[in-house]
Amino acid sequence: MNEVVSCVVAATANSSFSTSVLGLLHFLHSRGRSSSSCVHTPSQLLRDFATQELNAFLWLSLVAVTTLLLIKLFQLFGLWLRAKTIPGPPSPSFFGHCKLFSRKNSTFTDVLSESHLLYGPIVKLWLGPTQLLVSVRDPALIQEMLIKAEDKLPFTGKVFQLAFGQSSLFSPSFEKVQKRRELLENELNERLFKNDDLIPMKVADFITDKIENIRTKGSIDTRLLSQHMAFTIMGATFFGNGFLASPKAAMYEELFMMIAKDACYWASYNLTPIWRRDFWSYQSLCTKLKCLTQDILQHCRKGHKLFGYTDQHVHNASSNKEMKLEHGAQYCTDDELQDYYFFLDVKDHQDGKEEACGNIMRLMFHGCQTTSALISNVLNRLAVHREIQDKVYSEISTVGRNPSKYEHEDVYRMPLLLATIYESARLLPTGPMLQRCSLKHDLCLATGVTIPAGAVLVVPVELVQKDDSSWGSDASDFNPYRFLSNDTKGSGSAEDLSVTGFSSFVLNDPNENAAFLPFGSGARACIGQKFIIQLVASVLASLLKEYEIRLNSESDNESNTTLKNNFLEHHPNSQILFVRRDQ
Ligand code: HEM
Repeated sequence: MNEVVSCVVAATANSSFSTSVLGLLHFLHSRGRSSSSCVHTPSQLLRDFATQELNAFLWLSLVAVTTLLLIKLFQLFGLWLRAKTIPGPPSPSFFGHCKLFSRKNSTFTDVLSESHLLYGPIVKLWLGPTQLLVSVRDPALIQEMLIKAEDKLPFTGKVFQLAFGQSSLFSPSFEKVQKRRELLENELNERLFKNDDLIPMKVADFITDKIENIRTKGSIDTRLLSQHMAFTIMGATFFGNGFLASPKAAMYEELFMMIAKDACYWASYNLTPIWRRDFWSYQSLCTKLKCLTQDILQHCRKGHKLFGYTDQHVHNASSNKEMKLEHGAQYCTDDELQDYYFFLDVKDHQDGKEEACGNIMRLMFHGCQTTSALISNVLNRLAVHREIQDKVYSEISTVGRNPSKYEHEDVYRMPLLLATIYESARLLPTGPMLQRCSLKHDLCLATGVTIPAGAVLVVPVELVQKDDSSWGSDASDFNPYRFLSNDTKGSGSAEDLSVTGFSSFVLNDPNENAAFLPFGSGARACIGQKFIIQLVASVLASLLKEYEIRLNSESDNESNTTLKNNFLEHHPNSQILFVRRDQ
């Protein structure tokens, strides 16, 4: 027997099964020695060996699972213990406060508002036995928390990933998004200060044409118009001015809106619902959208390369950065080509292309949703507050008579228009919550409160932005002047504006108030704030110069309630009329 053992050991020494074979041989060997008196058939020996191995495996698994469960249990106790120091209503059951959130006619914000009233600026609520939610309402604490908590909930990434694929932006982990954030921010800032960026003008012309076509038929639905305006702004931003003339733009918009409408619903499934037929239809729409995005990107790039080639042959490229073709289309040199690709550093790599596409689609999605909500909000406010609209108009026409050297700078001389946009965003933020979490570490706030790692942190933006203690007794009223202060150099009169071309008001930086959060704050704040405010203001200035916006008296200024990221949101939706000023 010993010879057989050494022989087989030598033969199997290099094989990947050597360990188990050795085990088997050791077993046979010991059996042979210990029970030389009993006769064992080889199959019996093998069966005994298999039983022993299985038992060992089962024991090991049991130990591993028990250890894992014990670790989880300790973590849970740790979470409960550390959460004890945070004030909040006592948990009514093992399942926490979930029932509160499913109360009829009460939104998430209502529940948080009640809890803050009773328990102070930091409140904890249990969303289940393992899910802790901490809401922060005090502006100073919010600022501290938003700087310290750099991660977002894994849920955020999922919503987008299912529809638009891989992207390095909007990932829950700050480490993963940091580099991309910086790149995008630089690109946007460069654009912002570029003197020859024609996007606002082109978009405004495009929108004016559209409005001219439909306004004669009657009133216009603000939600649809704003959606279209936002999509046009985003399309021109990411694909270039050529996008506006693209025959595929209309199809792209329709497909995009269809997917955007359902994205949150499908992402709300914990398990991808592959058993549902309509899920597959949704997935095929997403694939179509991805192909169309790549197609449009390709088309823009080809167009620019072609024009760049012509440029080299006809003119000196360095002296002719931008030209107009005979039929009015604009083309750019390679330098300017960069403007149309926010993710140029990855453009020639296959994965990079995928990622660039994912990033563009996600930014389009985010930008369209937020920008359309903001535009619709501002249009409604202007239609309702005609006296403010008149003052904004006189500001625009005065600046128009005395334009800046660079057109994009004109909006900075329209403080009332900018203040109107900020005030609209304050009263109706595009999302009711900001959310964060610290995935790895506990979060120690200056007040001594420690928020355990993994807890969901939320800021009820709507409550904070309408809080009397931060905004005064008229916190719920529409008052753009709260963002303005009187310019001491001017007399403050209306004539001052028309004579000097400068408003007697100065816009205060809205972000100086820690309770102003429509674009978030801290490490994960929106990087598109400055860029989009300038674009929206420029486009609105062009529209208001041509048209007076009136509320259609027959329309009932209905509020449109939508479910977004599991939160109910209210957006005003009304029918407005565009009346030409020269009529
Ligand atoms: C009216 C328009 C917009 C609004 C109201 C808005 C609002 C927001 C908000 C509230 C956040 C989350 C901030 C936080 O949690 O602290 C955010 C994130 C972000 N926004 Fe915007 N946004 C707008 C437009 C844009 C545009 C035009 C871009 C880019 C072109 C953009 C890029 C981003 C990015 C990349 C993030 C994610 C930051 C991160 O997770 O690290 N946003 N935005």
